[in-house]
Amino acid sequence: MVKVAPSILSANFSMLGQEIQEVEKGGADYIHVDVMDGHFVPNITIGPLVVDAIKPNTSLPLDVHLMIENPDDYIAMFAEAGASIISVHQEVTPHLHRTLQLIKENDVKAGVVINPATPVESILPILPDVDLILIMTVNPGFGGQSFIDSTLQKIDQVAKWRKDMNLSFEIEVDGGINVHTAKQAVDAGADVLVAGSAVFNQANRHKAMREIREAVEGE
Ligand SMILES: O=C(CO)[C@H](O)[C@H](O)COP(=O)(O)O
Ligand SMILES: [Fe+2]
Repeated sequence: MVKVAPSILSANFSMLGQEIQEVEKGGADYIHVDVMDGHFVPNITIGPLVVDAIKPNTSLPLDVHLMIENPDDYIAMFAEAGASIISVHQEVTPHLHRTLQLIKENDVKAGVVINPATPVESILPILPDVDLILIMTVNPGFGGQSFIDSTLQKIDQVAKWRKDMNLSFEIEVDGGINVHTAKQAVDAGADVLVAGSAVFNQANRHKAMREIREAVEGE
């Protein structure tokens, strides 16, 4: 079963609790939380305080995507605030094994993210150590961008490695996901679909999520 993870980046920040409850009622599997520091990416969003504030509003896992430099310095804070999964970017994490270990020591599932221009081979050595691989299908920093088609090959490659190595981590995709690109990503091997604008920019969020699920039905 493919999972849908609405990204609150496109939600109404003045009523985040209600926005999250609405997508939970509509069948969301994870709540995707985009943390941006204005250094690694050219945008600033939210920190542990907001994660802590939204935690009581949902029983769904909080899937925290850290787009920040020096992630090791903040992992304990996000874990304490209620993150269920913490994913760090390969591009800013020189000691990935150590960082993944740190995430797990905080009793949180550990993920690694790669940008569209990052070679997929760079994550091969750490595949046995992750709970999730997040393949960025846009350049991180903003919602509402267009899906980059060349990322499909990377999804396919990671899915092949997972099978060959008999591993069970999830393959998540993030950026530009809509009814068309969701199907392409799932066909390539994705099993968690992050969707921001395709859910929160629609008047009927339940219908938007249903349509994404229908597009990948039977996968
Ligand atoms: O990590 C992200 C951006 O860096 C977001 O999760 C992503 O862009 C979601 O937005 P959309 O579905 O509108 O592309
Ligand atoms: Fe994200």
